[in-house]
Amino acid sequence: MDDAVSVRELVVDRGGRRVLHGITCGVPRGTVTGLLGPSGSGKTTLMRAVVGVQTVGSGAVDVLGRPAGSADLRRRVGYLTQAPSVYADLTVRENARYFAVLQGRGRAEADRAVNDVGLASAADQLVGTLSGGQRSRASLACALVGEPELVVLDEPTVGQDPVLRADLWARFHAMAANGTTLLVSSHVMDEAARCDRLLLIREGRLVADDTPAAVRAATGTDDLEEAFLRLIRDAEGEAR
Ligand SMILES: Nc1ncnc2c1ncn2[C@@H]1O[C@H](COP(=O)(O)OP(=O)(O)OP(=O)(O)O)[C@@H](O)[C@H]1O
Repeated sequence: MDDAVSVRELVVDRGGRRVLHGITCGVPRGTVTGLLGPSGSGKTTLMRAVVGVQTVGSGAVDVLGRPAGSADLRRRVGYLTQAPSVYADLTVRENARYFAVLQGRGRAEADRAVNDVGLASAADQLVGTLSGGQRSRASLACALVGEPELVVLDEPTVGQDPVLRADLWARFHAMAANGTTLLVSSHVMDEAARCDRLLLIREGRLVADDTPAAVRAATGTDDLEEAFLRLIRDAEGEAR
């Protein structure tokens, strides 16, 4: 399958400590690929390397056929960081319109992005007065407004209620069906089942790169949380 993201032997040190230990993986085009792992396992660091803002020790990351961070990828890659990156003193709509202009888009696209994240009724509210979950969705609207080919989302569903979470995952799959590639991190294992493919990471090492069905089959359990634990035990057994 054609990969939108190709990571080879990626090594990253942060704060004098190795946090990614030679990761090799791919993100196929037009899929929702989940990046799952415990807190501190290296998910954000890997995403930062994909969007080209992380200094890497060695290895290579190619994105849409170009080295990660290339100037011409700027409008082709959308990135949602964990901390909402929107202006508190602008309304949701004003934020979306501002980011739309930066991406060469117009008002219609901005309003659509706001609707798509379920914020139509709060469109004219100042971001500074939103709840945490709403603010995070406002930030998501701004990451999606340019309709990038690759969307990298760091824990986009944290703080959302179950109905909104389901809506957002449906939205991600609709985008993938239109050819967008999505790399979505989560440390909630029940979200793993919603992904087309899974990258399971632990302590900076890849534990699995497969479909949820293949992960279940390989570990002999339908429960992806239990499957993850079994993969970790197997990996630790091999390391001994
Ligand atoms: N700026 C930094 N300086 C030093 N170490 C860092 C820095 N940022 C992250 N780290 C360390 O790198 C490791 C991986 O962090 P990372 O943020 O990639 O994990 P994560 O899987 O995204 O975690 P979470 O799910 O909690 O967001 C952690 O041990 C973390 O303490």
